[in-house]
Amino acid sequence: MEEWPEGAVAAPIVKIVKLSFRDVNRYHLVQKTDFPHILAPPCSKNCVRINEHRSEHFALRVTYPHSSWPIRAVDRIASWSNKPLTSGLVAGFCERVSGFTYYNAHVMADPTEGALVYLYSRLKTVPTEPRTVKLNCEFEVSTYRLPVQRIFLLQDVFVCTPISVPQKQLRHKQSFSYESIHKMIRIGFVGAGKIAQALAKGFIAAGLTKGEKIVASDPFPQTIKNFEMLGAQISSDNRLVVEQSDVVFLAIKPETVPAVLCNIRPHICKRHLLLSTAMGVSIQDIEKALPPATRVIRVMPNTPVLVRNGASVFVCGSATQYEDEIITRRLLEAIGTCDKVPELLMDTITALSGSGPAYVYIIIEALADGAVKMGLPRDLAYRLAAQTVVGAGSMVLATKAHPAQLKDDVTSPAGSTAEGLHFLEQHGLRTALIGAIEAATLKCRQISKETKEHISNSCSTKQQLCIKSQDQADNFSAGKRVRN
Ligand SMILES: NC(=O)C1=CN([C@@H]2O[C@H](COP(=O)(O)OP(=O)(O)OC[C@H]3O[C@@H](n4cnc5c(N)ncnc54)[C@H](O)[C@@H]3O)[C@@H](O)[C@H]2O)C=CC1
Ligand SMILES: O=C(O)[C@@H]1CCC=N1
Repeated sequence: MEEWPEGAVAAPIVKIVKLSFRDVNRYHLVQKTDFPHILAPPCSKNCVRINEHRSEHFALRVTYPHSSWPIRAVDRIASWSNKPLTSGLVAGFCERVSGFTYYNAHVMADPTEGALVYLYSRLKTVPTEPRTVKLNCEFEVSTYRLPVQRIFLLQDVFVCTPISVPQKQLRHKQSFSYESIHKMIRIGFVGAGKIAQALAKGFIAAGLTKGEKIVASDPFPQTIKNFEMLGAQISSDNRLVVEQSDVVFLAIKPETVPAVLCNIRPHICKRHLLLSTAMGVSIQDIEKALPPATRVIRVMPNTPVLVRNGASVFVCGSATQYEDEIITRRLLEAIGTCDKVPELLMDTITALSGSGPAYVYIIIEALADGAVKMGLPRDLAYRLAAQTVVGAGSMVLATKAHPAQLKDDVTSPAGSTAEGLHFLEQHGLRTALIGAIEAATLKCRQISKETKEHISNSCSTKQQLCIKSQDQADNFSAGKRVRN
């Protein structure tokens, strides 16, 4: 039997919040009560008892009067600051099995405490596999390392909680407020073009942020207007974005990167996490142009992040910590899939999933053109073609079958599909697609090489470049600023 740490004498104030599980990704708070059954510090014999009679999702609000033992009891895996954890939200699933109540519990610290995600650990060492610990004769607790892909889910508890509860019912209104999570991560975009807009709209749609909490910069008033329409704070001054955000997306073309990095460099500090979407620009090159130990992550999203169906990958920089990876996952998983990859794959990934939507749009358009040629109304043709691509992609992901097998399943002997396939093979569709990936990869590699040289040169003449860039930015600020 594992005990709470010795000296854990302070009784936590525990509140239970009952949750119902409405859909796959969202918890909604339906009821909140003071929970009279949780009575005593968990180190005592009257261990925490949850008097549940059926399986239920739940959240516990725990406030510890003393900060000393929670630090020992809670394994900190990520923190936004070094403040001690004195309160947290436990979210999990409570199950009643053969007379025992089991729950998987995780503690997330208050955003107001300055922390991001804490892993609940009643054990001194946290097992990676689920593990059940008997705390007393009636109650067992399973703890396990929070799978990264579920962090977003748990975060929803934070986000959803205050929405459905009358504010006056919340004793710790501030800690649970919808505002506080947004205060925690302020997202900025340097470059407000296509991918920045897709990401921002995806984050808003996912409930990760609100338009007003975003800040974006771009020298082109027409482009930045798209962010203004989201309610974001806009500017032509990249430095303002850096100053006002924690997570900064660098969403600019590779050739612009060296000058922009030079421009923002003096404003980058410890709190910043820089996520670069720039194709072909290596982490090493970005790091070289920024202050030592800047936390840089290179990401390659694609435009379907707009509809939360993106395919993104990321590479961690040399100064990033585990929490940076968690933040990145949390952001990107909210708007699609997200994989951590080795950097040497980035150019090919750029060619495949980064550029891929463009190839698929051509395929959809061409399929529809063919159908229109044969008499289908155009809107129906686009809809059917697009849904066919969505459906075929879903089949590959869901069945994990080889694409050739799935193709064979469609192709009836002496049927129409076989005729269509024969035509595609005669006209080299496969070769064309393979060639497209190769060509796009090679282009990325070429840009990568050019950017490396550019950054090397600009680093050696950093002083001059910075002055020039600063002057340009000042000119923008003075003459062309859209709004601050
Ligand atoms: N569009 C896409 O699907 C994807 C693009 N990317 C990468 O993201 C980056 C941006 O791509 P897009 O959004 O497509 O390009 P874009 O051309 O739409 O956006 C780039 C923006 O940067 C702005 N800009 C130029 N100079 C600037 C400066 N000094 N400071 C701040 N902003 C400046 C431009 O006005 C423009 O609005 C590129 O490196 C691209 O390779 C990565 C993944 C997907
Ligand atoms: O065409 C480009 O440069 C970027 C890279 C991935 C998608 N668009």
